[in-house]
Amino acid sequence: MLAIELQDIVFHYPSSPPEHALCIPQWQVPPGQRLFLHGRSGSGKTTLLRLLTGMMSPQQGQIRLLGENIQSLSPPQRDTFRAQHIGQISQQFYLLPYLSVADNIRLAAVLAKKSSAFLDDRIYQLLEQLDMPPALFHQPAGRLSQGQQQRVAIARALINRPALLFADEPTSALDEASTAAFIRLLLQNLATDTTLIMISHDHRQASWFDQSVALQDLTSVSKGL
Ligand SMILES: Nc1ncnc2c1ncn2[C@@H]1O[C@H](COP(=O)(O)OP(=O)(O)OP(=O)(O)O)[C@@H](O)[C@H]1O
Repeated sequence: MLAIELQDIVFHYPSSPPEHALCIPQWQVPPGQRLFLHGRSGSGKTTLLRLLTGMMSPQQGQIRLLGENIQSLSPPQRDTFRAQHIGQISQQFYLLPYLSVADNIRLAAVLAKKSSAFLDDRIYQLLEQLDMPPALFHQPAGRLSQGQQQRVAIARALINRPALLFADEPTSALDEASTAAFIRLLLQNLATDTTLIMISHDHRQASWFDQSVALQDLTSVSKGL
């Protein structure tokens, strides 16, 4: 079963003319692939991730994730699918600042209905693997440094062992050393069957990944978004 399968996708924002569309005739990503997605600014990389997470739907075409046609799911079913199968990391961490580190991660498991008796153990184990000092586990997330918050965001994205992990420019605010540390941490803590798509402008990162894909190579000739 493929992790991601796109067929005859046409998408344009309602506020834009239909001739300015993101058109992807076909794209298949096998499970466990670590893929680096790049492309010029404004070419539609974030838009593609919004389609893949079911946050937006294409006007035409089919998106299958893990064999499931996500457009055929009702909005609540899509929310559940997203919570259970998709992890996301973005430039902003979107942690709840007044909740503790552990509770920020726990919330992702509860929302995905993956809460279990072993949840706390797994949270602590993940945080330890990410080199988070145990003294911080019960501190409010808002009191952590940027680098520490980033680790919490990775742990939160991984807690449900998602089959799909989408990272949108997570390193854009980091220096070179922190970027390398971030990618190393992420790849080391990923389950072997997790499919990762990471967007970045920085081509130097491509060598860390199984495959590097330019968005313009996926799209058919059109005026673009
Ligand atoms: N909510 C929206 N409504 C209308 N147009 C939008 C919206 N979001 C993005 N766009 C437009 O769609 C195009 C693609 O945007 P998108 O954010 O997907 O590009 P990107 O490749 O991720 O860019 P960057 O590398 O600069 O982050 C841009 O022209 C942008 O102006």
